[in-house]
Amino acid sequence: MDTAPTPAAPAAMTVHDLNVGFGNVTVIDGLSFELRTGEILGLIGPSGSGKTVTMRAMAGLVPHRRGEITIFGRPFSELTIRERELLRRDWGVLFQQGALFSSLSVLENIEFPMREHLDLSPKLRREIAHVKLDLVGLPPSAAQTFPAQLSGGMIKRAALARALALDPKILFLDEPTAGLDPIGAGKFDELIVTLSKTLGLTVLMVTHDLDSLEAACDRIVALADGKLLKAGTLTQMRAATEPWLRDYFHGPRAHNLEG
Ligand SMILES: Nc1ncnc2c1ncn2[C@@H]1O[C@H](COP(=O)(O)OP(=O)(O)OP(=O)(O)O)[C@@H](O)[C@H]1O
Repeated sequence: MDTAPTPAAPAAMTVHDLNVGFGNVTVIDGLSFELRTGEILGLIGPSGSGKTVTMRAMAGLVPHRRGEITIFGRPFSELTIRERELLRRDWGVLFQQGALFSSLSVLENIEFPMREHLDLSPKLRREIAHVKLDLVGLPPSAAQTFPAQLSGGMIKRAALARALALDPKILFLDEPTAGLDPIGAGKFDELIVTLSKTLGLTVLMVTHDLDSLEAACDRIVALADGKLLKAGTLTQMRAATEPWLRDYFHGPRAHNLEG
């Protein structure tokens, strides 16, 4: 989209000198960037460069060894356990395969975070879940179906409805259009943009999808080997001279963006 919010948009989250590893393997090392309030930020990079790990660290799902992550100006490290629990309601995560519970209906899946975090009557919980179902463009008839009965696109929407269950301020999306046909992917991008605008959501989207970058993302952060390669608008990234970015944005699969 290349209509980045003004540079003055305050950071919803910042990542500073981040280091994440598993055992004796370091995946992220010295990574810094910011996620600005209200923007849709695309996180790109080669396979294995650490995009998902970065997203999971920002969502508090994997610990970091060094560096600092802040949310709305507050460092994670200074939060009490209770504050961290409360803050977890401020973000929703859409995992790569949707990660819906297969034994629960779509409606029960959407209700699940509310059960965990909120003290609501079953009736109210169900009503809110129906609203979320509608919000992501699923018909009421989808409520009582089970994940195995849904198409890939419907699973993504149901998982998105669950990610929105607690009215988060920040949405983490891990390859949201992977596995969707181009029309379904385009519609999903549109949905993300609409939701971001209407609900004032800040979005971090891990993606390999060039069309999503153009259709949905205000800015892009590129990783390489667990470090920041470059951050900027689509125009800036397309003009970049780093070999991986040149191949990515001007290779044979980039025809839709050329011209
Ligand atoms: N829980 C874990 N334990 C050990 N290694 C892990 C773990 N999670 C991720 N890794 C490793 O971290 C590296 C980065 O993985 P990550 O999934 O973040 O890459 P990615 O950039 O998202 O890749 P892709 O585009 O293929 O999804 C990989 O080498 C992966 O094997």
